[in-house]
Amino acid sequence: MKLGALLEMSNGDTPVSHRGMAGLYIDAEMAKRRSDVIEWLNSLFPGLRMPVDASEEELRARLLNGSLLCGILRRLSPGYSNEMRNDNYDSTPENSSENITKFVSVVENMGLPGFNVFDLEQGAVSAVVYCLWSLKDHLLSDVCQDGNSLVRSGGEGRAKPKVLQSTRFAPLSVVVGDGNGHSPASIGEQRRHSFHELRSPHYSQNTHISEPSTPQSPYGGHKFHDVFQLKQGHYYDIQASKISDMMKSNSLDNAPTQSLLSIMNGILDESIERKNGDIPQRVSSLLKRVAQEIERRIATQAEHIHNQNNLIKTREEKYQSRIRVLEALAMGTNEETQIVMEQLQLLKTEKHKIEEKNTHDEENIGRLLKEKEKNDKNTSELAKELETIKRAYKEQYRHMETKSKENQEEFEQKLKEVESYLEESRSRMKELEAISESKTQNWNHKEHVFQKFINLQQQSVKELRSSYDSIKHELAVSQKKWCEESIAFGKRLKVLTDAADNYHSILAENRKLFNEVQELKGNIRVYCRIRPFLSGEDKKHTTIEYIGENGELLIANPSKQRKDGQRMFKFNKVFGPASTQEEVFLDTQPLIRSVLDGYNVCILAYGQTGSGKTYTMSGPNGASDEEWGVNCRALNDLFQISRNRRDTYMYEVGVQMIEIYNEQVRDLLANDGSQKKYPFFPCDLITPINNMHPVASTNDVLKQMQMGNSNRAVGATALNERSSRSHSIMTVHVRGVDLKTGATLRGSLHLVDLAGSERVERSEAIDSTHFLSKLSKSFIYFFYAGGHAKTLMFVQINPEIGSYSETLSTLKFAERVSGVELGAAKSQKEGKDIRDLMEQIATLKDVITNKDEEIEQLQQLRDTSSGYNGNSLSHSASYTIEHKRNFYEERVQANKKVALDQENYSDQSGEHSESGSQWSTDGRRHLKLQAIELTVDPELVSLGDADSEERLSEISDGIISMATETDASITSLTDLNLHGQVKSPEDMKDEKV
Ligand SMILES: Nc1ncnc2c1ncn2[C@@H]1O[C@H](COP(=O)(O)OP(=O)(O)OP(=O)(O)O)[C@@H](O)[C@H]1O
Repeated sequence: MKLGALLEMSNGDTPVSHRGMAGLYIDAEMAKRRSDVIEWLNSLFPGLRMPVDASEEELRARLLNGSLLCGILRRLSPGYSNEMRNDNYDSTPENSSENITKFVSVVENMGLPGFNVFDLEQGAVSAVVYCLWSLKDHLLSDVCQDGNSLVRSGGEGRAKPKVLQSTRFAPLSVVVGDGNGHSPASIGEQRRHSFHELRSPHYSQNTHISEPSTPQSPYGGHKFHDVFQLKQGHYYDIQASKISDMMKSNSLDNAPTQSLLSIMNGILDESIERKNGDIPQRVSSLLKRVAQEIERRIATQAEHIHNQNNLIKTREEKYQSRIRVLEALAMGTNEETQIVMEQLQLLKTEKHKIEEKNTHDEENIGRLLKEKEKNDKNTSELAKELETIKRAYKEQYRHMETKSKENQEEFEQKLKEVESYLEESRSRMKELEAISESKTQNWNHKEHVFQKFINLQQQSVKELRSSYDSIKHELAVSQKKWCEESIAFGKRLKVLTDAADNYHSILAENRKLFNEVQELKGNIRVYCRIRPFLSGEDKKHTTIEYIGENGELLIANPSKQRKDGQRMFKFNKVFGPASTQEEVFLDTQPLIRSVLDGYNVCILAYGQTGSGKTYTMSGPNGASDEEWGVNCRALNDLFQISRNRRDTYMYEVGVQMIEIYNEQVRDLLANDGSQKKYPFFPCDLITPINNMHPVASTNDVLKQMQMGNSNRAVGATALNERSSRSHSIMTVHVRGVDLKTGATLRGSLHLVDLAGSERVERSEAIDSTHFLSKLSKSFIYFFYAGGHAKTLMFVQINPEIGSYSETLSTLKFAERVSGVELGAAKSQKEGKDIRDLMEQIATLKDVITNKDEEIEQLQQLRDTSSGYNGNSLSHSASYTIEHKRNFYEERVQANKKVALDQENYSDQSGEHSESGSQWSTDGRRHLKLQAIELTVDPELVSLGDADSEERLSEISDGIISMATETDASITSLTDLNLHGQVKSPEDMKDEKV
């Protein structure tokens, strides 16, 4: 009892074995409790047969698998058996701990001390023993109390408190009946309620509260409230259903006890008041129910008080045992001291073990801490490393991601390209397939055609073979025939060759005949052309009265009577205003052929300003083919005929262009721009200018002409004045070589642009003699050339009345020039002779006047150029000089012959010389002119040879003697004229008009 008291003093709730000094007593107490527990277990499980004094370890061994504990729980609640894993005592280790845990949980739910599973497995068994002991004690005392309670509560079951409804405990199987006919189950139920009401901490708390504070159900509360609020005498009136509802609900359970008592009192009072003593069934049920509730509450209160008493008793016992322990300690017996010391020693040993264990644990802890630190360090390093790797991986990931994106884009781009390429390839493939298909078809078709063709060819070959044989035969026949024909052709060819040999002689004959025809037409031809009225001119009045088909022209003087004012002229031809350029050129065309046959041709136009000279010679500005003038047409013909004759003659063509102004000559095509002038002598067509420019076409000639005209303008000091008084001559020289005989022909075409006639007259031609001596000095040059050349003059007429006097004088002059008179041919010849003589007189007078001076000049020239080197002359100059030398040589020889036969001179047709010129019939006159030519030709003189000098003195003598003779002739002619034996042409014309 002392040990138990000690145990209770140390700790009434937890059986701890380490309690210092009181351990010894505790162990004793624990041993007692262990034996009590074993005894209780043996009673619960008869087959267990465990020794009562079994040690803690033996007990641990029996309880360790949890089967016994499981059995206890089944005893507590059969329903719980399903939750327990094993019902055998030999439970498996897998579920033993689970069963133990469940058991502890149930016990603790009962408000009893539990234990840890560790306690049962390795730790102190005393905790387990104490738990079982408490359970046993609790159950045994509960059985006793329940028995009492049940007896007090009567047979009917009570409504269980709500706080216990979730409890799963079942009544112990050892429970006995209550003796009032209640079934064990209902008793068990009641006991269970009772048990929990007494043991549950929740219940313990609730039981101190005798009355519920508030109704737990609004419905129940309401019902109860209604009943409670009833006034006396009304309980009998409450409907049965309402009472039934109220009783079914738990409103009575939650109602305050005072209220229940009030209801009960009210019912009883009402019953008393009614005095009949009969209480309605429903009210009595209510009354009964209220009474039961009150009874239950009283019983609960009683139990609570009983428990309180027990607690107080237990505490009292505790305190008693503590007092006893303290008394025992105070008494201090040796035996107990020794026991205590032993216990203490055991405790020390145990403490030492525990301390060792603690030290060992601490060492382990230190080691573990170090390991932990090390591990932490490793962990941090690893974390860092991991972080670094992570970062690197992230970087790499980003890089890979970027690269992947780029690759993706590139891939997509390439994919697109490939797709487009694929698409293109497909379309291309389709195209190619289509082409291939069409080509295949084409080839098939071609093959078919080719096959057909081969068949045809084979057929043809067969035919050709047969043809070949027949042709071969025909060829043999033809060859024979051809041989025969060749022989015949050879004979004919011989005839043709003979004919060709005669061709040249025929050509020469033809040329001679053609020339004779031209001569018959006259070597000086004068054509008159009347230009049409221009816009703005008075077309109603004209000076032209009549134009005959044979060259007759009748003009009228507007200021005189009809007959008096008229004058008739006769020319080779008169072209009216309507004549075209082509018509005008038609008569000129044959003369061009003469140029190529080796004759000199001179074409010139004469007339007042604005009369159409330029129009006739050159055509208007920007002329079309139809408007081309004589110049262009003549040149075109010249080159055309030369081309036509290329098989028989080879022609070379060159041009010269000179200006005659104020009796001086200037080269208009001088390349060096020199303004050198030479004295002018109207004698022959040979000019003192040696500058020859080769040309090959009309255009070349026109270009040269253009250049000459521009030089003419540039050289002018007073252009208008000069152009009105100067004449320009474009000479086209032609040299033709007969390809067969090698004979040479030389011809020339002079295209002359004369100054306006009226200006010359106004300035110089005051009287006719002076006019002839001055004006015709230039013209003589051209007209005299008529002796050697064929001269063609266009007399241009302006039909306006205002130009009558100009027209008249122009026509008069032209008439004189043409030598065509209306009278007899003889007189024409006489007139011509007189005119020739007068011309000669005029010319020679001038020549003689300047002779001495010129001879003097020539002498000087010869002296200064005696050392002159002829090799330095230009090619063209040497050509000209050589040409002239030959030319003059021939002429001198001819003149010598003429001189010997002076007295018997007659017209000599003369052989066609190399120069192509026809010699004049007047030997003396010719001689004089040759002398002049030699005198004025500085190049010839400059040669300075002895022959030239001899000839020069010879000719000079001749000139002087001829001049004397000419003077004598003039005198005699003048005398003749004065005596009326010979009339001048002027007088003859006037007489006729
Ligand atoms: N036969 C013609 N048909 C039509 N118009 C013409 C004819 N003859 C001359 N004319 C015109 O008359 C004008 C004068 O002619 P042109 O210039 O040829 O005269 P010209 O005698 O050369 O004058 P100048 O002496 O002043 O140079 C020009 O406008 C020219 O076109």
